[in-house]
Amino acid sequence: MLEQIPSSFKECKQVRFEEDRQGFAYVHLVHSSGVSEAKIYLFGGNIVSWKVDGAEVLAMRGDFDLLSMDGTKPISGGVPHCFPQFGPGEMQQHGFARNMMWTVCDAKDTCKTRGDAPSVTIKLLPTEYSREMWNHKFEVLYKVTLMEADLHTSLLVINQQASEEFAFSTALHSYFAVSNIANVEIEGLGREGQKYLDKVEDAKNPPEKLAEDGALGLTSFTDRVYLDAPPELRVVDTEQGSALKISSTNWPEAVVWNPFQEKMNSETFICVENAVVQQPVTLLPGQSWRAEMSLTRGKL
Ligand SMILES: O=P(O)(O)OC[C@H]1O[C@@H](O)[C@H](O)[C@@H](O)[C@@H]1O
Repeated sequence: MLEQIPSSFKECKQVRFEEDRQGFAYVHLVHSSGVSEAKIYLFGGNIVSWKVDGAEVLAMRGDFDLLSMDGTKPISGGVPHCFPQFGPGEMQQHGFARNMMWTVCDAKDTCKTRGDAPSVTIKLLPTEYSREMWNHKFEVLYKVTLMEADLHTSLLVINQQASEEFAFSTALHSYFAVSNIANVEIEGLGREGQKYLDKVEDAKNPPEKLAEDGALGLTSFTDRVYLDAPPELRVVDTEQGSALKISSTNWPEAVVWNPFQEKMNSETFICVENAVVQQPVTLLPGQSWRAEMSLTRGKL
C-alpha cells in the first residue's frame, strides 16, 4: 500500500512511511530527541501507538489483533475516528471513517520546516462505500503533530457541496493504557451537577443524569457522554504514577467507556473520547469545522 504515498513525501527522517507485515501502510513519526514516536495507520486514520520514553500511552483492545487484521473490521484500539456518526443511528455504529483508507496529503513541508515537531496530514474523501451510507461530498483533514511529550491532533471537516448542508456527529475514540482500571481516576469529569447521558441504561436513547461530586473512578461497566466537558481532563493512574492531560478546543463532550469485559482485556485500558454527540455540527456549503485535541504525558 506504500505506493499510494507520493514519492516527494518519502524523504523525511522524522516522518517515515512504513508497512506492517500484512501490507497496511502507516506513518511513523519520530521525534529527534528520541523520546517519543507515534504510528498512524492509513486504514481508519488511526493513531495506533504513541510512545513516550519507551512507554506506550495508547491501548489495543484485547479482542483485536493489529498483526492479523485484514481490513474487514475497524481497528479497536489506538484513536479510532467516529465519523460522520457517533454510536448507533441511521448508519452503522460510529459511521464509516474508521473502516476506510485515508491518504497522505502533507508531510514533506511540515517535517522540513517544523524540525522538532514532525507532523503528517491525512485526508478522507467520499467513496462509493461512504456514499451508500451518507450521500454527501465532504473532505476530512486530520493533522497529527508529535512533540517531545505531547501529541497534537487537528481535525477539519469541510462541506464540499455546492448547495446542500449536512450534519454530523463525531468523536476521537481514544483508548489509553492503564495499569489497572481500579487505579484510575479522571479529573475534570464527575463534578457535582455535571450532566451526562447514561448509555448503560439505554444506548439509543440514553437518559440524562447528574454526576455526584468528585473525580471519576470506574468500578463497573460504564458508558457515559459527559455534556459540557471542560477543555482539560486528566487521566490519573496512581500505580503508574502518571497523569495524562487531555486538552481540547471545540470538542464539547467527553465519552467515558469501559465494558468491564475480560475478553476485551478491559482492566488494562480506559476510553476517554473527545466528542460531539448531542448537538450534531451542521455545515452549510463551503463551511468547515475544526476541533483540536492534545495529549500530554506527565508524572503525578
Ligand atoms: O465496539 P465499538 O463499535 O468500537 O464501540 C465501542 C464503544 O464505543 C463507545 O464510544 C460507545 O459509547 C459505546 O457504546 C461502544 O460500545
